[in-house]
Amino acid sequence: MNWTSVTVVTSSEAVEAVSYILTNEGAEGIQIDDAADFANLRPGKYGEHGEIVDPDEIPHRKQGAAVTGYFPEKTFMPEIVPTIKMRVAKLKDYGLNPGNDQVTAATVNNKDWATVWQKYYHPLRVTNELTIVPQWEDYQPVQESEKLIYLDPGMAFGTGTHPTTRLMMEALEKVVRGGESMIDVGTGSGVLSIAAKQIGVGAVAAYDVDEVAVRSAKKNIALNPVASDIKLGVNSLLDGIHTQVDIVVANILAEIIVPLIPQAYEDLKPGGLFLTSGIIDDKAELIRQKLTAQGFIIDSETKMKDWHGIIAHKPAEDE
Ligand SMILES: C[S@@+](CC[C@H](N)C(=O)[O-])C[C@H]1O[C@@H](n2cnc3c(N)ncnc32)[C@H](O)[C@@H]1O
Repeated sequence: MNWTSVTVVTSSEAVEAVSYILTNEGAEGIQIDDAADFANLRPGKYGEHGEIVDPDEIPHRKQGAAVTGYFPEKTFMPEIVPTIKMRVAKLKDYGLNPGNDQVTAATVNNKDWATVWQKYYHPLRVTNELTIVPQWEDYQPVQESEKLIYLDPGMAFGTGTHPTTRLMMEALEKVVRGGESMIDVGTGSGVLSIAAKQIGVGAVAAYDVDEVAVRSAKKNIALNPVASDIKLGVNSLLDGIHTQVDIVVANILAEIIVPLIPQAYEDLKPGGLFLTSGIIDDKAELIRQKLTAQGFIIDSETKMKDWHGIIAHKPAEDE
C-alpha cells in the first residue's frame, strides 16, 4: 500500500498534542523529529550498538519539531488537511505553542497525494434516497427512489464520505418537504446544494470563501442537470447577504460557525431551519450555547465518529 504523509512543523512542547491530532484524523503511523531530543545528548555517549554517538553527525532539526503522520492512500486528503491545520492552530487555546503552523502533505512513493485516493472512491449510498457517484463511474441505481449526485470533488471538500457531510445530507433528507429556499454556506464541492435540489428544495444559493471550491462546485453543478439553477458565488459566510430563506445549511468548523450564527438567524424566515455540522466533540457545547443565546431552538443533534450535526430553528412568529 502507498501512504500519504502529512508533516506538521511545530514546537517541541506541542509534539504530543500534534501526534494526537494526526492519529485522531486517521494517521496509522507517526514519526517525530524533535530538536529537544538532541538538546541533552553529549558527544561520547554510547549508541544502540555500542558505537560512540556524536549528535552533530546525526541529521536532525536544530530547533522546534516536525511531526509526520502516515495516512492510508485511500484517505481523501483535501478533506483532512484543512481540519488538521485548524486543529493545530487552535492548540494555542490550550496554552501550547503550535509553532509556525506549517502543514504539508506529500505522497510516499511519489504518487500525487491529491488524486491517489480516487481509485478508492466508489458510488456511495449516503442516505435512503441519496447516492454519490464519482463522475468517472458508471452506476445503475439499485432502487427506483434512489437519487444520484455526480461528483468530481477535485481539491474541494465534499466527497460525501466525510461524517460531517453525511450528517448534513441526512439532516436535509429529514427536513426538506419540497419547494424551500436555501443557502449553503461553505459549499465546497457543492455536494449539499446538489443533494438539496435532488430532494426537492427550490431556490438554492451556494457560497464559499475559497475560489478553488467555487470552481469545483461549478463543475459539479454542471454534472447534475437538476442543480443547474443554483446561484453560486465567492463569499465569506453571509457577509453582505440580506435575504429571507427557509433553510441555511453550513458544514464548517465550529470556530467559523460562531460568527455565522447571528447572520443565519437574520437571514432565516421565522420558523426557518439552521442545519450545521463541522462541530468536533469538544466544541459541541459552545455551539449549543451560542445557538440558544441567539434565540435558536435546537430540534435535534446527531453524531458520527467525533462529529456533531445540529438541526435548529428560528422560532415562528406565534411560537
Ligand atoms: C467542511 S467543508 C464543507 C464542504 C461541503 N459543504 C460539505 O458539506 O462536504 C467547509 C467549506 O467551507 C469553506 N469555508 C471556510 N471558511 C469559510 C467562510 N468564512 N465563508 C465561506 N466558506 C468558508 C471552505 O472553503 C470549505 O469549502
